[in-house]
Amino acid sequence: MLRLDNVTKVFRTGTFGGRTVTAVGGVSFDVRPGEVVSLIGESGSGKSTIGRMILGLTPVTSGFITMDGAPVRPGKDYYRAVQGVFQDPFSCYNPVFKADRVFALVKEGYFPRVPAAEWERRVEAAVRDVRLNPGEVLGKYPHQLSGGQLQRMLIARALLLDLKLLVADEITSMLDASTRIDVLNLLAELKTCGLGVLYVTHDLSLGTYLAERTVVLRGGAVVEMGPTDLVFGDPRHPYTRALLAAVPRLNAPWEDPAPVTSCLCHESGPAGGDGRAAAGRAAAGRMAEAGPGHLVACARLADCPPA
Ligand SMILES: Nc1ncnc2c1ncn2[C@@H]1O[C@H](COP(=O)(O)OP(=O)(O)OP(=O)(O)O)[C@@H](O)[C@H]1O
Repeated sequence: MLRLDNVTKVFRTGTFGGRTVTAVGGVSFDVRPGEVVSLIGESGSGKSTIGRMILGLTPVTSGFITMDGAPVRPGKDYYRAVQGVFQDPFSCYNPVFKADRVFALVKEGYFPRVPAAEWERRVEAAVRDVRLNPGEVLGKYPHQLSGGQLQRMLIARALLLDLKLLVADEITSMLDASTRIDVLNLLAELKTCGLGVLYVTHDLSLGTYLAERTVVLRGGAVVEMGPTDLVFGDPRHPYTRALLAAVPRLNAPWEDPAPVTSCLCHESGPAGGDGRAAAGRAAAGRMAEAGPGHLVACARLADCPPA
């Protein structure tokens, strides 16, 4: 469904645009229907830039992003199928208007000919789909609703379209713990209806909660990706191990991550290769295959040959 192929984004910075920042470098992954893929990385790793490129809000410098085989073309047809929900729900509402205006704007833009009564029925159904009570949220101003209610209304707005992919960028980071779980469970429910979700987060525990597959980003490049249980059950890259070790655990002392002693990308790494590396590397470009669909970038050990 959604495919990123060697996608790179270079920003020009500095007073006269004389300097550049490579926010994303050569990233490839896909999101299939009915699947949640979590995109995990620390601040500045390029997660939001990837989300914005998928949403057509930031142009790609090189590489390709396709949705069902067609390149991203920002416009009504594309946004019927691909929508984004972001971290701060309050910033998506105009405080002067009632919050349900977001639904009226969808009608104006996409369904102008749908009769008012039918539209009201659709809105109420979408609001119920996100487990809100229409009587409690419709007709209210943003300040009269909680962050969780506003966030769910934005998801309901997306559901009014013929949505195939939702880019959810840190959508739970401003919510309290119980509301966060509610929103995550909602995403888990939506994927059973065939919706693909790219779940962007810096929080490993949230990513692992609902994602079938995980992509770990560092400095704009993918260091490890694959089925979530393999990436986090058997992490092969030092960075993934460090991220995992940094997750606080109740009553457990912090421990250094287990060291990585061999690099799958380089058969002649310190502890030698495991024989699968060459075939895996050939199959996956610059990454080596550690297991079925589990790809790992160069571990950058002291004696790794330059990538
Ligand atoms: N418009 C821009 N112009 C110049 N540099 C940018 C621009 N947008 C992002 N960057 C840079 O690109 C890099 C990646 O930024 P991005 O916002 O994608 O990271 P992120 O992983 O989403 O971080 P966070 O979790 O803090 O939101 C950063 O170094 C950032 O400073």
